[in-house]
Amino acid sequence: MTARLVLVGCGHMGHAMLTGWINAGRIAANEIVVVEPNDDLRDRAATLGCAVASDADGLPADISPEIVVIAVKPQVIREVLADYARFGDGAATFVSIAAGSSVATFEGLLGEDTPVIRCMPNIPAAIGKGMMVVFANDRVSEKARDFVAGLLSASGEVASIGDEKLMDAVTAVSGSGPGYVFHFIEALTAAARTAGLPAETAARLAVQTVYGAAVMAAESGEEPGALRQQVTSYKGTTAAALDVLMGEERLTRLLTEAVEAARKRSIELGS
Ligand SMILES: NC(=O)C1=CN([C@@H]2O[C@H](COP(=O)(O)OP(=O)(O)OC[C@H]3O[C@@H](n4cnc5c(N)ncnc54)[C@H](OP(=O)(O)O)[C@@H]3O)[C@@H](O)[C@H]2O)C=CC1
Ligand SMILES: O=C(O)[C@@H]1CCC=N1
Repeated sequence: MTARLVLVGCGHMGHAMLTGWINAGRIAANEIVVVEPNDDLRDRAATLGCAVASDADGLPADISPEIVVIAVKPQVIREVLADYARFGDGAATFVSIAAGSSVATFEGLLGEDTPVIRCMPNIPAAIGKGMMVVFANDRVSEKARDFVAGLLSASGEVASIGDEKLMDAVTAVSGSGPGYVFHFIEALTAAARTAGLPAETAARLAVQTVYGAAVMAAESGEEPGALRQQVTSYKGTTAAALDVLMGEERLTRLLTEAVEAARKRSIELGS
């Protein structure tokens, strides 16, 4: 089978997306070559049925992929791209999921005729519930765009954005966001323990509450504020707690500060 796609980096996010593509049947495993230096992670990709290599030198000499997905840390992008320059200037479409790294960085290192799709996914992609936001340069063909859109939609929802500068905000909200929600679950679990619940019950109540509320917010068609009001009885328990969270817009201000810190870090990573 001809290799259509090279995945460079198969850590947390690369593997999450890879499994989504294969499980949804959007591409056959034997059409993918995974380049990953870590032995265990490379073996994990091989178990899915992909061809694997530990570095770019291990790729077949005659390989001509349609898509090269870059899923390494932003800190190593420049040195990694040097190894894939032969696929630049239009030979393949590059898809980057790296935080901060701009399309211009790719064009600068691979040639300005290189089709580049910048994508910010998030980790629920591993279970098909991700949020993927894309920005593409005008070199990307309709065929490549459709192929990539098909791959990404296997991992969850896909949205596109017209202003690349907003990718830093996207990264700070949906890219990093699952980390904030996981921490919220940890914090609610800790609070439940303090309130006297046994550890297992505390953890179960926290996860199921976030899960149920998130599904309801996504599927009920009602605004989160309206749903909040349905929970909040007049002078009841929820009102007492929300006075703490919403008084002086405490939680909103905290999240605004957190998102801004992530956005600034995304800009730093890209410079
Ligand atoms: N984790 C997440 O939730 C999200 C991550 N991202 C982005 O995804 C990218 C990857 O992040 P994440 O998966 O968390 O990181 P990981 O460290 O888990 O995965 C990156 C993998 O790339 C490997 N690698 C390093 N150099 C090379 C190379 N030259 N060729 C091939 N593979 C190489 C690393 O190996 P080694 O460790 O041995 O160096 C590592 O296994 C980042 O750019 C990040 O910004 C975007 C959205 C969400
Ligand atoms: O923490 C990070 O930098 C990456 C990008 C978004 C989520 N994880």
